[in-house]
Amino acid sequence: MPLIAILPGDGIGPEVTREARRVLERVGDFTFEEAPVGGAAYRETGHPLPEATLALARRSDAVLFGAIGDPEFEAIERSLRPEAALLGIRKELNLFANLRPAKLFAGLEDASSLRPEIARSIDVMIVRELTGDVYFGEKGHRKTPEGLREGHDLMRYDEREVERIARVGFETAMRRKKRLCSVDKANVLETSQLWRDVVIEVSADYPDVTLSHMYVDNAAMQLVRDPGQFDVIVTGNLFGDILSDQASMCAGSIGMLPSASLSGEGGRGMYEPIHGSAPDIAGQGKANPCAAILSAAMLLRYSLGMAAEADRIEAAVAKAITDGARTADLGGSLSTTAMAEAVLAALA
Ligand SMILES: NC(=O)C1=CN([C@@H]2O[C@H](COP(=O)(O)OP(=O)(O)OC[C@H]3O[C@@H](n4cnc5c(N)ncnc54)[C@H](O)[C@@H]3O)[C@@H](O)[C@H]2O)C=CC1
Ligand SMILES: CC(C)CC(=O)C(=O)O
Ligand SMILES: [Mg+2]
Repeated sequence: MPLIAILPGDGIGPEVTREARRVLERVGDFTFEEAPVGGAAYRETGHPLPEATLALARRSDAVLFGAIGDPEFEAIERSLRPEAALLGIRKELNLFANLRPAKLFAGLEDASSLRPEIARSIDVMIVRELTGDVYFGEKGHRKTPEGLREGHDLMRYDEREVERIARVGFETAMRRKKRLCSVDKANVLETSQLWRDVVIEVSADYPDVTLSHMYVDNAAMQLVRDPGQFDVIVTGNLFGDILSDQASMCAGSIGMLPSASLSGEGGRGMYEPIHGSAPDIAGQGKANPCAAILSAAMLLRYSLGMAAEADRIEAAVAKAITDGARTADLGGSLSTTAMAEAVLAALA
């Protein structure tokens, strides 16, 4: 029986993974093991990513991750903060490819920040590099010669890192509408110039894919002007992080966007909503569980080869929404559990 590791984390993480687990239990037979991560793990063990949690992630068939982050730990040493656990697990498992689909579910036009006719056009897969860039470069604080405090974070990619994520971008485009837009800031950044050069080199292996390039500032604008122009976006860690949160509001809510983080080694993967621990609503039963439920569907599709069950879950979320189920972020009043129950009821 497949082993699914559940790492609930902090804030709304446990609230949404609980509901995603119920949906998984309905569609198949799995063994689940849970382990603490983030602030919850720090409280229990003194470290945000305990060895036992990492070991569970390694030996499981797939990981379902909630969210980490807790204002209580914002001032402690960075390597012990909840966020270090998430970056650490991505790096340790070599999960360099983060797939973030943003699509509007019919009925959510009113929840989108865009006009309905524009909102309806969004159907983009953001392929975000996840183990490099400025998040993992050398960082620190120092004093300038004039004695001023200075912070620095090194943005860097090597050509192998760019090539492998570019290939994921092209392969993803081959399975969709064969349009890939590489987003960078090559007019200013050397890191981006290398990115663009390597993406162009890799494109020679994918003559059927139409490749375009866009600067990230323009991409942010185009995402709200005409999101339908995008099929697949491939971009670095920082730009992908920001653009995917933005895309979520084109599609109705950050509570709707799932993700898959893949290593390309067998079926290994970690699945998580794109949102964080949402301290402002944590513990109130208000969180939308759909992003976590849809992440569970991606887990079935990408790690367990259960595409039919993944389709069933996605169809159930779509039906629950067309039947009118809405949490507060979507303009409704259902609790986290009631929303999940609407999805369970819609499961064929
Ligand atoms: N993957 C992860 O675990 C991530 C962790 N974080 C961490 O989470 C903490 C909070 O960060 P924020 O910037 O506030 O981002 P956030 O994504 O946690 O919340 C942003 C806003 O979206 C709302 N929201 C998020 N998920 C929702 C859901 N499922 N249903 C309804 N509303 C939802 C929140 O209530 C909040 O108003 C920080 O400690 C941050 O470092 C942030 C992003 C991702
Ligand atoms: C700790 C952050 C890098 C998490 C985040 O914002 C994300 O992965 O979307
Ligand atoms: Mg983010």
